[in-house]
Amino acid sequence: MSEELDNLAARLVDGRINGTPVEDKVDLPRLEAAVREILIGIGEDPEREGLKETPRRVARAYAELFAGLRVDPKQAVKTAFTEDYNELVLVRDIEVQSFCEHHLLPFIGAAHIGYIPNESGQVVGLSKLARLVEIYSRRPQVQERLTGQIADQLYEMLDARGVIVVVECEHTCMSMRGIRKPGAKTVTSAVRGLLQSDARSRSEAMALLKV
Ligand SMILES: Nc1nc2c(ncn2[C@@H]2O[C@H](COP(=O)(O)OP(=O)(O)OP(=O)(O)O)[C@@H](O)[C@H]2O)c(=O)[nH]1
Ligand SMILES: [Zn+2]
Repeated sequence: MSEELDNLAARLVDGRINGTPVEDKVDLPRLEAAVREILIGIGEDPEREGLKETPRRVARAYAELFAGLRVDPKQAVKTAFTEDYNELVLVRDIEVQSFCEHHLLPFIGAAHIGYIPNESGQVVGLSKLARLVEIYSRRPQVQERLTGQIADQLYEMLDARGVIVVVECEHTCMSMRGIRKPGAKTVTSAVRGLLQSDARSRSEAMALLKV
């Protein structure tokens, strides 16, 4: 089981969760029918050679891109352990690839995560922080909720003294369409516990995160 969990992030990327293809868990025929309708809706011919296989491909791509909906974050990060360490732990520049739930267009950037372990030094393998990002990103999202969900889950899971999560992303729904402002970065932060209540600890964490 732990070996399976060790490879969870990789499987999310290659379309498999816990040994089960992601496609098995979603309604592929329904997705395919919907993509066909979209093609007709934009004035395309879904029967033309280049588009024939597109509904099938897009359905599978969606199953993979939204695989986080079918993963329980508690399962993915349950291997916490104790260390004689009670100071800040920070991981910067964890890649974020998510989808805004308003337009289903990608927003892409980075997450920076920090936490202060509790008195018994409960810590988690560093890769688990990236897994949390992956699981919550691969869902229809808004950046604020993504940021808060990562923070809440980590805070609860580790019974941490404090948690800080900063996410900075470019939203393609703002760059490719609509207001069309490429380069604009949205920055969101969520702080919990000591990092919320104590301004000094928070500024120390912010300085180390360089955000
Ligand atoms: N707060 C927040 N807003 C987001 C996020 N992703 C997309 N949006 C915004 O969601 C809003 C949806 O606005 P609507 O007016 O309902 O939709 P719209 O007419 O397509 O909006 P425009 O993008 O302004 O053309 C837009 O302002 C988007 O920029 C996000 O993660 N957080
Ligand atoms: Zn959007």
